[in-house]
Amino acid sequence: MRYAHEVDKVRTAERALMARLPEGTLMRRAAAGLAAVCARLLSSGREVGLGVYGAPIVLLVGSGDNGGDALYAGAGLARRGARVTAILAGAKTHEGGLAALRAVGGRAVPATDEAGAAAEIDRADLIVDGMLGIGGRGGLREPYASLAVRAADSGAVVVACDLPSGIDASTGQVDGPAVQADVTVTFGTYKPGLLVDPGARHAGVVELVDIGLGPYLPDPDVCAPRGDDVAAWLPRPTHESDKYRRGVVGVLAGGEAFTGAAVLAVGGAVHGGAGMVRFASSEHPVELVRQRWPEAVTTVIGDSLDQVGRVQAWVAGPGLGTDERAEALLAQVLATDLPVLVDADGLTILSRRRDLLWRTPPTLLTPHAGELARLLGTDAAEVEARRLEHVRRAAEELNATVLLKGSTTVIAEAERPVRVNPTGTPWLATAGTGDVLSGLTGTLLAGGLPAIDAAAAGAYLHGLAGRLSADPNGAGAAPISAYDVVDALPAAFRTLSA
Ligand SMILES: NC(=O)C1=CN([C@@H]2O[C@H](COP(=O)(O)OP(=O)(O)OC[C@H]3O[C@@H](n4cnc5c(N)ncnc54)[C@H](O)[C@@H]3O)[C@@H](O)[C@H]2O)[C@@H](O)CC1
Ligand SMILES: [K+]
Repeated sequence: MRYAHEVDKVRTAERALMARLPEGTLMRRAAAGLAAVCARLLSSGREVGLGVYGAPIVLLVGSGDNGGDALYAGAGLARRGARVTAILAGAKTHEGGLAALRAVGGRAVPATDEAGAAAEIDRADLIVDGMLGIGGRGGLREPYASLAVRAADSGAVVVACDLPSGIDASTGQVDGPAVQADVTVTFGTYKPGLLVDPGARHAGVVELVDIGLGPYLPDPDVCAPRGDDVAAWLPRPTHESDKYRRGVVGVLAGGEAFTGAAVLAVGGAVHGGAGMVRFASSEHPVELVRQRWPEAVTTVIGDSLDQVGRVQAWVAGPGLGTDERAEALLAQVLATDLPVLVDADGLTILSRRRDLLWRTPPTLLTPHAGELARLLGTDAAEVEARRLEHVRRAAEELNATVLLKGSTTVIAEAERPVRVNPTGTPWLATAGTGDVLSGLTGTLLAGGLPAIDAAAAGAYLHGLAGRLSADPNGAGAAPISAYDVVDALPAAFRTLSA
């Protein structure tokens, strides 16, 4: 698990640690870690290949301690023979850091010398972004904004110090231009903005440098599971397993108007490892599901689920429609004492029937930004801009575990750290993939996983299956269909048992 803390918690922990250490120790630790990553990138061949000696390096230096880190790291690289130039962009500059850089032959150019600064940036092999760290607030002011754009256009490897300047450390919000990093070297703990889009898209590969903060940090605000976490949550069939022990999932999906969603949701459930899938719908979708998934047990229903048989969790909503009958069926599912995942049309019904959510057993909602906006009475652009805030609010107000789909999928449950999904690909943004996710995740609920683990594991496997189907051998990506994602689920599971 990668753990992330918001700015106020990082600052409190840093103060506690700093009180026990000689002055400047933390900055030296941070700078040493940053310099080591830069040296590795310069020497790795794949990135730049010329080594540290003689390499032209530019430091973009702001007025705070983030600039101090960059200057001390630059001094370390200059000591190893790099040609280091600091572009001083703040109203003031960290004095100790600047003196250290100058003492080993590094140069400094004021950002007000625009032509000089631009020429240095264009010549650089590697640029260290030390403009803003956790002290950054709001959009980048000048000259930072222009420097961020110039760095992005330069072709140099860009390494962000602590976080890319222009992204909000605690939320990942980006307001205007921001540094686009190839690598971010972050100190002490991850920051939520490095894991959640749009910030995460600016961070590149994130490397954590241990500065000794661990014992002083409280519980994380956000965490991102890794493959081994997901593997540990997944139920594994044993010799004693039968279909009931592995989990029977009920899927209430599809109607006369929409049939594809039902076929895809059942596909996600079948390949998600269900002991048995019970599919309940009207005649036409039942016929199609039977043809494509003969292993599913189907029931043609009218207004009641009484004939469906025993299940251990329900998936309700994909293609279900939003009329009175759909509402009555959803109400029956939510009146059971079983875990229920609600998606798609089910969510539309809930936005006018929030009372259905006042239940005790686990409820998992899987909206995209538009659906969540409707549930919360706001608009989708607001949700997209502040995903963490909205998913947390939804979990609290709706009495449910909430998985917000999107470029980074985030999952919230009251009083727990938000889980951020690290897998996925932009190619997954295609019709029907959400139905696959709900079938898969509902199956994990039926297998006995707590809602938050089912959601995190479902999102992880779904994102991985998307990647594997879009780019199966790393030779380049191609468009995928939702069916491809269903087909790639076994391969995604296999990566976890390797
Ligand atoms: N506190 C500590 O113990 C440690 C801090 N470290 C570094 O210190 C950083 C935090 O340093 P600071 O608190 O000095 O903060 P920053 O260096 O992030 O920046 C603060 C300065 O930026 C200005 N600023 C804020 N938003 C701006 C915007 N949108 N456009 C232009 N200017 C803006 C502020 O007026 C302030 O002068 C961390 O990110 C990390 O890099 C590390 O050295 C590790 C130890
Ligand atoms: K930075």
